[in-house]
Formats: sequence, C-alpha cells, structure tokens
Amino acid sequence: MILELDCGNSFIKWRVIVGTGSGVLSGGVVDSAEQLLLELQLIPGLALQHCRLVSVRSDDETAQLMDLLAQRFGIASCRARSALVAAGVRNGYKDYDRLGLDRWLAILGAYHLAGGACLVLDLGTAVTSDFVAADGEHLGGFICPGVPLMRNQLRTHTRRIRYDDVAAEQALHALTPGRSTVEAVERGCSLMLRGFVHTQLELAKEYWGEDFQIFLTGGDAVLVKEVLPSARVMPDLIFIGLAIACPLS
Ligand SMILES: Nc1ncnc2c1ncn2[C@@H]1O[C@H](COP(=O)(O)OP(=O)(O)OP(=O)(O)O)[C@@H](O)[C@H]1O
Ligand SMILES: CC(C)(CO)[C@@H](O)C(=O)NCCC(=O)O
Ligand SMILES: [K+]
Repeated sequence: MILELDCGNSFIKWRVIVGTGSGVLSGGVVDSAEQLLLELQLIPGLALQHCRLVSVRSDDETAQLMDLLAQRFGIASCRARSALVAAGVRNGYKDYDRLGLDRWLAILGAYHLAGGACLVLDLGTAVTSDFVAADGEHLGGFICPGVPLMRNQLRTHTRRIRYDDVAAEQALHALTPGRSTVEAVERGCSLMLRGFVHTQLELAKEYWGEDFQIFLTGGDAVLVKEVLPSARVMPDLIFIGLAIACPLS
C-alpha cells in the first residue's frame, strides 16, 4: 500500500492506493498532520509500504510531516522535486525551481494524459493556470486568489460583509444579481472565477486553435464546470503527476 499526499496551503489531500496500480483503498481531505494520522488509523488492515508526497508548504513543515510518518509507520517518503525537464515536459519558468510543485505535477499529469497541448486549471486556495504546448514546452501560467481568499479579503477589510457558510452555499443556485450580501459576494466571486477561466480559454485558442485539451482540478472546479463543458474534471490530477515524478518499483 502506498500513501499519497498533496499538501496544499490550506488542506492536505490524501489517499492510499494498493500496489502501484490505481486501486484506491481510501482517501480524504484534512487540515493538519494530526488529523491525517487520526484518519489513517481508522483504515482497517492498513499496511503502508511507501509514501510519496508533494508539498507547497515550507521545508520545515514538510520535513516534520515526513518525520511523523516515518515514526508512526516506519516508512520513508519520496518527495516530489522541481525539475527542468520531466516526462516530456520542459518547465517554462526562468527559475524552474520557483514553479509551484503542485502546478508542475498537474502539468506532468495533464501532458501524460493529453499527449498534446493542454491548458491546466487548478482552483484551490489560489487559482492557477498553466499552458503546455504540443511538444511539451511549458509556456508559463497565471496565479490569482481563489474564492476562499477573495471572500476572506472582503470579510476582513469591510465591516458589513458577514454571513455564514450555509448561506454561502445556498447563494449559488443562481448567478443573477445578488439581492442580499451573501448572494452579491458569492455570485460576484464566482463570476470573477468564470471570467478568469474564460480568458484562459481564449488565450489557449489563440495559441492552438481547437487543438488542445483542458484539465480542471482543485476544490472549486465545480464552480466553473459549466463554462468549460469540454474540460476533463480530474480531482486526482496531482496524484497522477505525483506517480510520474515519484515512481516506486
Ligand atoms: N473535510 C474537508 N475539509 C476541507 N475541505 C474539504 C473537505 N472535504 C472536501 N473538501 C474539499 O476539498 C477542497 C480542498 O481542495 P483545494 O484544491 O481547494 O485545496 P487547498 O489546499 O485549499 O488549495 P491549494 O492546494 O491551492 O493550497 C475544498 O475546497 C473542499 O471543497
Ligand atoms: C500558487 C500556489 C500557491 C498554488 O497552490 C503554489 O503553486 C505555489 O506556492 N507556487 C509558487 C509560486 C509559483 O508557482 O510561481
Ligand atoms: K492545489
């Protein structure tokens, strides 16, 4: 059994797969290493042999997590690293090791699946887009705040924008102009996200005409699914890239 971890800025996404195949035994989303250990304890018959992980957190925090896993399960973790070239893709950053590793793995996963040009969108705490040409050349991408950050900035820097999570969810059944604060903010942020995604799509068309695939991942992928009917929505895209970056025999 292999433990796979995607340590994002807000959450740790985890799953346990059986062998090197794609059989997923269990998985989830947690907000701390402690919570991860608690959830793993609940899996009957858990027998971890390996761990591979990607982290956009600090080296200290990531090393702590790897130590914790070594102590608890006696396993070493393979951590995905930056590379200039991997699996037919050339990193497009001027300083290749500055490109977020979650982006890099999503790119590797997408190019592997597409075998051609692709637009990769990851909608998490931050929203990112990346462009990979048919020959595997990564052209770069864009980073902007995701919905959780936009919403929190509004809450933090205003006095009268206040509402709860339940109201927030209900506000998104339509995208007509809001008639309450919660509707106005939630729909506004959702439209900003859609506008961003739409712009990425137009840019990809300028580069490649109709000859490219779109990959959509991250917790807020559902918010833009409708505007990208041809997108492949792949919650596990980073894990696909992780298996490419950290192969285990
Ligand atoms: N128990 C849970 N706690 C938190 N999020 C959950 C939970 N279950 C499912 N989720 C979903 O998982 C998503 C987290 O994935 P997301 O891609 O946003 O990760 P992130 O760590 O916030 O972002 P990033 O990887 O960019 O730092 C949330 O948006 C939420 O929709
Ligand atoms: C942009 C995020 C936060 C998205 O998770 C991550 O990929 C990251 O920390 N990247 C480093 C900066 C960059 O990619 O240019
Ligand atoms: K992410």
